[in-house]
Amino acid sequence: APLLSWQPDFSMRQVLVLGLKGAGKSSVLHYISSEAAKDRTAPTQGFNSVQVYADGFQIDLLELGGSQNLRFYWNQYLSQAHVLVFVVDSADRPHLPTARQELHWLLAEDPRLPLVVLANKQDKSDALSVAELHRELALHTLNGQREFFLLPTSATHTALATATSIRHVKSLLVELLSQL
Ligand SMILES: Nc1nc2c(ncn2[C@@H]2O[C@H](COP(=O)(O)OP(=O)(O)OP(=O)(O)O)[C@@H](O)[C@H]2O)c(=O)[nH]1
Ligand SMILES: [Mg+2]
Repeated sequence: APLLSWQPDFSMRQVLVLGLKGAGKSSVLHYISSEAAKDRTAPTQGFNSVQVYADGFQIDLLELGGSQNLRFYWNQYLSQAHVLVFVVDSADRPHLPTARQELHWLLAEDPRLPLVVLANKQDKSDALSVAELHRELALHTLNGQREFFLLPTSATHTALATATSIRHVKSLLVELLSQL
């Protein structure tokens, strides 16, 4: 029999991590994959991927950089994704309309892809609440076919021990992906 060099890996789960530049995608991924301290992240050129293992399967988290020239390519990665994580800087009011526009552009491409919106930077004093972000991002317009979660997060070292900890994000992803 011919040797097959390609085998589908059914134990692999893909999470696509998008959001405007500076929203905190790399920081969130860093804390999901290792709980060690990290003081700085550089803007992502192209993409950044991390792998975590949970409950017998591998989760591959793929971040695409959020600068305008890279956003053009975002939708090409949707078809491989099992979950879309969209990270928002909750304190960056001027860019919320752009974040809303980009998010809804992605959602229009795939009406069923489960969505996890992270209301990040909740540690900032001027951060919008989850309820305010729900409104600003027009999340009430989502259709009922899609599993949807909106979580407050803070991807800082000190926040790791608090209720807004991104640890909850990992548990949620494991739960969502284990249903597949
Ligand atoms: N205060 C605060 N700062 C954060 C938080 N998350 C990220 N940051 C900071 O925000 C800046 C941008 O974070 P990144 O994780 O690089 O953002 P990104 O979304 O990956 O950005 P690009 O790769 O350029 O698209 C960094 O200085 C982070 O330290 C947070 O929850 N709270
Ligand atoms: Mg990044």
